[in-house]
Amino acid sequence: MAVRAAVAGASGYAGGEVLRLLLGHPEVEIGALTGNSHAGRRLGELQPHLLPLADRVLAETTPEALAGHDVVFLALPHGHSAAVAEQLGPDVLVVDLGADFRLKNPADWERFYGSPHAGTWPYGLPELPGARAALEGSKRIAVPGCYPTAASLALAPAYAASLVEPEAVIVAASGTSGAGKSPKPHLLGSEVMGSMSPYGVGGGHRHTPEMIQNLSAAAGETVTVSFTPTLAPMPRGILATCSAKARDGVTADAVRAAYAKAYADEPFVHLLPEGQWPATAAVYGSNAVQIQVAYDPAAHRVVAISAIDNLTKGTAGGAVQSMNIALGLPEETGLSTIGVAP
Ligand SMILES: NC(=O)C1=CN([C@@H]2O[C@H](COP(=O)(O)OP(=O)(O)OC[C@H]3O[C@@H](n4cnc5c(N)ncnc54)[C@H](OP(=O)(O)O)[C@@H]3O)[C@@H](O)[C@H]2O)C=CC1
Ligand SMILES: CC(=O)N[C@@H](CCC(=O)OP(=O)(O)O)C(=O)O
Repeated sequence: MAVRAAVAGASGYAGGEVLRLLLGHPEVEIGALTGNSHAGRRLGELQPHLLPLADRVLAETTPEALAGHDVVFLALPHGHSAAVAEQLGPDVLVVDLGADFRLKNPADWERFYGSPHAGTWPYGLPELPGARAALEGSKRIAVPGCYPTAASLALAPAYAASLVEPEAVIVAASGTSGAGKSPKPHLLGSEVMGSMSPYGVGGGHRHTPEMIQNLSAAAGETVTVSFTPTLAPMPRGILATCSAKARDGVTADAVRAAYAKAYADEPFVHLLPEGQWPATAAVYGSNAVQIQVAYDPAAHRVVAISAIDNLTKGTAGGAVQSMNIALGLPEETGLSTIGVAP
């Protein structure tokens, strides 16, 4: 019998990407689609690329509209998921694409999001140590942020193998869809085209505590993170350049071996052959993660670079992958590692 899935926030970028993937998922039947300011509108007006759903009309995001589904994806702004989730009942699989249930430490949540902490759910980044087991059979999933997905997958093997000191420097460029679909002055085409610019510099970005949480868990000790996000003139993609000081005695061969071992059996994470570097264009629209790692002997640092599509592996693809695990379906169902080129 088909898995019946609803998507709240179907008019947004993340909800739209969930729907694009679910349309190709053989086990899923798409049920209710809800919105907020666009409730009552045809999906075809808002997401013209989702042709098979063009005549579906968005409902208001209410418990009644979302009732009667096996899975509910919440692609809502931060702070809106808890109130919806608590109306859905313990037997429904709720997959939250927002940040509300990602962090374990309530103080981190309050500092970066400025509201009371709603709780912590199993974390939807299956490639991290222990994460897959926590997702199996779970009825609640917190999908990671897009930058933490890219940065954590780039550096976790180095920490898990004790190759680097507990201080990481992460500089990541993101496409503009990461900021969502609602209009923002700094995202006007004339501001973004032909320019790159940093934001959230100096520890201010809300993804910093999520990266610290993931890398500290991999390291078994607290890792400090200096994170600088930058906005790149492209619609999708994240390129994360991550480095950490190597521990004494670390060699290039040891670094390569640790990454090869960590990702040998992962269907979506590809450690590239030596000399080949990750590129956002290669993972466009796919759930793949490209990773390359190098040891810089002069600076005595390990440098790991990852590329993802922020909307696919960074959001909706990670959500569908985690849903598959929670439901006991083959993890790759409905997900592609094939990019779009050029
Ligand atoms: N974009 C990305 O790369 C990533 C996004 N995410 C997360 O996914 C979630 C959605 O982000 P994104 O799609 O980018 O944002 P968008 O702004 O593109 O979409 C937001 C969606 O939420 C709906 N919405 C807005 N306000 C409310 C409300 N008060 N109650 C119910 N629904 C509401 C909107 O409906 P309407 O349009 O009808 O008003 C729209 O469908 C966020 O939590 C975001 O952090 C996570 C990782 C990456
Ligand atoms: C380019 C851009 O603006 N990106 C977003 C991150 C998107 C993401 O992962 O979001 P959530 O944590 O909101 O789910 C930002 O920096 O706020």
